[in-house]
Amino acid sequence: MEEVENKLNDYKILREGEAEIIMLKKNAVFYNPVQVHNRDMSIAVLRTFIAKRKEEHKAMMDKREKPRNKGCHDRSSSPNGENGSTGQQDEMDAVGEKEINHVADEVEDLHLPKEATKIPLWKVARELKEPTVLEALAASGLRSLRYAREIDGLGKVVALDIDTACVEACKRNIKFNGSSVMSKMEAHLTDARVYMLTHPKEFDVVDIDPYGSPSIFLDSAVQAVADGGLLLCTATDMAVLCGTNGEVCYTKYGSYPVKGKYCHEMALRILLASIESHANRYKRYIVPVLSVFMDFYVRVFVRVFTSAIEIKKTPLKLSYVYQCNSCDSFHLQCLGRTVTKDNSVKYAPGIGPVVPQECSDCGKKYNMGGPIWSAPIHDQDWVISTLMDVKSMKDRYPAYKKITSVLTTISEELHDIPLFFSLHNISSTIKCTSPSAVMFRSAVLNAGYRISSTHVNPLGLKSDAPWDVIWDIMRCWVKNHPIKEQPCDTSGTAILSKSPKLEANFSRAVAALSKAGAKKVNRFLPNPERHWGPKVRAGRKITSKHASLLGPDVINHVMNGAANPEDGNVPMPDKPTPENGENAADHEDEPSTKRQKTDNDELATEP
Ligand SMILES: C[S@@+](CC[C@H](N)C(=O)[O-])C[C@H]1O[C@@H](n2cnc3c(N)ncnc32)[C@H](O)[C@@H]1O
Ligand SMILES: [Zn+2]
Repeated sequence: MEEVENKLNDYKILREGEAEIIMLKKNAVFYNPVQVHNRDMSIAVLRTFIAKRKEEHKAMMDKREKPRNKGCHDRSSSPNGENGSTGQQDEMDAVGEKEINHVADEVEDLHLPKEATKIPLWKVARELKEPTVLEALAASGLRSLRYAREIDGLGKVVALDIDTACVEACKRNIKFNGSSVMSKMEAHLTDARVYMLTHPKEFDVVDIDPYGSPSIFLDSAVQAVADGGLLLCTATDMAVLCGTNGEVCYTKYGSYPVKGKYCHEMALRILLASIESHANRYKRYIVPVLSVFMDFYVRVFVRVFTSAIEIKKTPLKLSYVYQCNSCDSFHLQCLGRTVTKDNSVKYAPGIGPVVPQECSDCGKKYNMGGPIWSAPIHDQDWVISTLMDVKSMKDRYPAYKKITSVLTTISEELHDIPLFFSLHNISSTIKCTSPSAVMFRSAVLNAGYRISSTHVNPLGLKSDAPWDVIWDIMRCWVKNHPIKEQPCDTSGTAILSKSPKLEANFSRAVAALSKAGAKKVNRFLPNPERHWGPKVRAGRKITSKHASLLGPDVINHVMNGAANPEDGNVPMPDKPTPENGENAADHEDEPSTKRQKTDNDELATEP
């Protein structure tokens, strides 16, 4: 009896959302509580996916029924009635009607996202099956359990892990969550890559949430997603994606990062470019619906389609980045271009370089990065639908505040502008007091350009204004807010040595106050908990070896037995930066009085 009790003492029950898991108190199976943001966001997007999929299917079916309604023949008399037909029978029916030859014409006038129309009508089964989910790297299964319990209209959920303890825990957790979960969820001990390769196009949803980099799973993951399905992918190797190890990033993702304030957005775009590259190998391509940088990781939600024609357009969605190594200016060069000849469209390599050898603003050299995904990283319709849906069921999201703040900020981003700059950084470059965000935004708007915030950084600004306009605005600002004389070899001095061609107008433009500022809504919340961040692998003993990953403070903390003794997971130390805690809206109206960057300061932020 005592033995049983001792055994029970080894376990604890954890609840997140509507799911419960039994955890061994020692660090046997991975669990990171702050990833509730990640799981909540995923649930929100999956709910949107289910709704959109239904809408798309209905529109396709309406379209397919149309010719018949016009009097071809009465389909309802078919022995395979509306509910009884199989996808295969549907295909044969439809092919018989020669619809296959007219797919392109037929779908043209459907009010559907362009991509959904790429699926031939004859391939669309009349009965829409509930979407199936594959969580390839499931650990305790918590994420899958939440999907199975909380998302209505979901089909089978398959959870995989390569680790025996994880799969045992997952199976235990399935039982623990009762019959509704047991009837739709299963767990398998396997290498996810092998499983995905042997189940091509079989899952409507594939979720990849690895330790660190997802790079080794991408090739098999893009093949396991059904046409029009959704791939959800996390990467927590931010140091790699943000440029600490450029060469490692290239080997994992096929792109070079550059150090810039925008590095976390660049991380998203490198990951998207890499997924697209894997997809292209199988005549497939991606359409991002939401891409987020949250807490300490990036997470992308992309749909996967197949089309030999569409994949030729991939180079139009990719760009190299030229980042000046001294000032803030950066430029994008698209990999491809469209050539139209005799009514036919072809795709050719881009013409470059788009920049001279020396930065046209300060005269220094450029670093080159990419290729990155430079097409939109979100679908505004999905973002708004997801946000509205989340707001309509507040109680069902433990991380409601976090995910609504992120989605709201994303909904306000300029979706067609890759990357961003920081007002504080450009002020630092020329060693001036920063204009207030409202004043600067007004000057950009008054000059005839667009400007928005970004969810990635509370101080970031996205704009279609070219760099000479941005610098002209700052030159005009400095005229009225003179600075101390600077050494003649700095990039700031070079920029200010030119006269502005534009007379900046700082008078307040109506649209200048960001919506966050106007509504006084928090867009950037403080860190989720005191010691937060990625956790080390389950089962690993924390030793001084981990100092470079976790920092010496944390190691000392653990060695003294103080860190998170319950589950053995060790958190990252807090980095109190404006990026992770400060609400930019609070400061929009105030010119900065902070000391600006010195010559020795780096342009880049730490990942
Ligand atoms: C970060 S954890 C997953 C966390 C989980 N998705 C969640 O939300 O709680 C990564 C998991 O991937 C598993 N894993 C690593 N390589 C794998 C592979 N090749 N196939 C299947 N699972 C693998 C590990 O055992 C680990 O449990
Ligand atoms: Zn420059």
